[in-house]
Amino acid sequence: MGQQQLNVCVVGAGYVGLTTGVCLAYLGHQVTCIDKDREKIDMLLAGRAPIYEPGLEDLLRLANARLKFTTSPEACRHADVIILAVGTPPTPNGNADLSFMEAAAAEVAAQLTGERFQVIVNKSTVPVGTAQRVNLIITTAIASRGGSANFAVASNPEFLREGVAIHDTLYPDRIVIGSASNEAINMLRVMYAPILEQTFAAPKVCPRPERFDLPALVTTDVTSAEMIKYAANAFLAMKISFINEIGGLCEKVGADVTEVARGIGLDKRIGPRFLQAGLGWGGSCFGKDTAALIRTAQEYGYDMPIVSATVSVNRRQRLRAIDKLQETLKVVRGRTIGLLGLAFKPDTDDLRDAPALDIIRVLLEMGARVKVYDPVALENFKIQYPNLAVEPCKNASELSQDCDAVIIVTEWEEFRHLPLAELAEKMTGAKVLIDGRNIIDRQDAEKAGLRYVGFGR
Ligand SMILES: NC(=O)C1=CN([C@@H]2O[C@H](COP(=O)(O)OP(=O)(O)OC[C@H]3O[C@@H](n4cnc5c(N)ncnc54)[C@H](O)[C@@H]3O)[C@@H](O)[C@H]2O)C=CC1
Ligand SMILES: O=C(O)[C@H]1O[C@H](OP(=O)(O)OP(=O)(O)OC[C@H]2O[C@@H](n3ccc(=O)[nH]c3=O)[C@H](O)[C@@H]2O)[C@H](O)[C@@H](O)[C@@H]1O
Repeated sequence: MGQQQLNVCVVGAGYVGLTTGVCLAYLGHQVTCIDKDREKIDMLLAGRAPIYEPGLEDLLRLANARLKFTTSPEACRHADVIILAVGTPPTPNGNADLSFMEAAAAEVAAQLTGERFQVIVNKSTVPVGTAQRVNLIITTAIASRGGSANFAVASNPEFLREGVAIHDTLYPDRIVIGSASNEAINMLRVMYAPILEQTFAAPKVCPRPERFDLPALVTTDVTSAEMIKYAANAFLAMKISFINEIGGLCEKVGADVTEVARGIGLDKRIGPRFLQAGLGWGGSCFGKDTAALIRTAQEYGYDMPIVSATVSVNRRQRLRAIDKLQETLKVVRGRTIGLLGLAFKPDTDDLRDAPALDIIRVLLEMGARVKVYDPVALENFKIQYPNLAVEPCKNASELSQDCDAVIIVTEWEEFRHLPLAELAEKMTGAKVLIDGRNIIDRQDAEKAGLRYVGFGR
């Protein structure tokens, strides 16, 4: 490929670490993915991906010759670049829990020999100051064993979305690298060269988009890089909360929020993406990262009313599904309600902070009978939430049997093509279809005999 091949270790083989590792191997680097979870590593050694991410297993196969999987951090000893991609879950007060990050940094530090220059990259989403903290952990560990330090830390936040993670990794809008070390920045520039210059042959599982500009490389200081990640997620979450707030008013005045979103999104200053109104955002990051941003601001005695409102509008939005049930069914207790979709978004099996979970809990508290179906996340759901007394179904048709109302919670592609007449036939009472993602045509639903309720229209 004419590119310089680096030896890369990725610590943490989750949604981000595994995708990054597999893509970097596909691009020509020698990659070792390290995870402390034996089960994950065993699956990967057997050629299977421990998460549902379209295209990932195919790419795993394609890059197999340059990929290694292990539970031992020892491979870091010979790495040019060590990428930290461990989880940073929220603590109860909103702070990011950095214990995995700190433990990983210490494990890596134990492997650094000082014989070659090595770059330690923070890819996890971490509050400002974390790169410095990682630097301190490693420096202290090396000093305490009398070793010599020959490394630099860089912040390289990740912007991929689950479900399209490979696309976002191979064809990003930009790559952000924050570091005080030019040597580190140059090393990462080499690592990302195939992406920055798009010199690789696009894999069949993830073709290059027809219209695609070369990604921008943003090099900056570490603190700004750390802030860029939080600001990006807070802005995207705000965009969704904004359109949902507008949607609430659209319902009152008789406008259609999908038309409004189209009308404003064509203004290039606003842009059409992340303006889909509905049940609001979920997932492992928007909630966690807005909370961490507010928490950081609090530590400085600084108010962030826009970010706070983004969160509270989103909380209210999920419960709008319950309001709509009450408005249409009047009494919810004793009714049968079906949820189409459990994952926080389509094309993933991830249930972290999924709107479906809140809706299920409230419905059960209200005394409803709850049926659920998800094309991919059902198995995860059964394992992770064995105490939620819902009835799992095999498909939308089975789910609709005897339902007073069905709520579309996740915009899975197959829900865009629901057999509406069949659903109506099987449902009972008011036969309400609550379209939590605005993916069904009202007229089609009404023609099939359903009472259609959208969001913001
Ligand atoms: N999931 C997403 O779409 C995105 C996540 N992020 C950020 O990336 C980070 C990772 O997120 P995910 O990949 O979703 O997490 P994840 O929970 O899927 O994966 C983290 C992995 O790290 C492993 N791990 C923890 N400590 C370890 C250690 N000391 N040594 C080896 N392995 C260790 C865990 O076993 C787990 O497999 C988080 O900070 C998150 O905010 C950023 C962009 C996108
Ligand atoms: O830091 C992260 O973890 C990632 O968080 C989000 O990615 P992700 O959570 O995987 O998925 P999104 O596509 O952003 O969707 C998030 C939620 O917003 C909802 N959403 C999205 C778009 C929209 O217009 N309306 C809307 O309600 C989705 O249904 C989903 O629940 C960001 O988009 C990524 O850039 C970022 O890297």
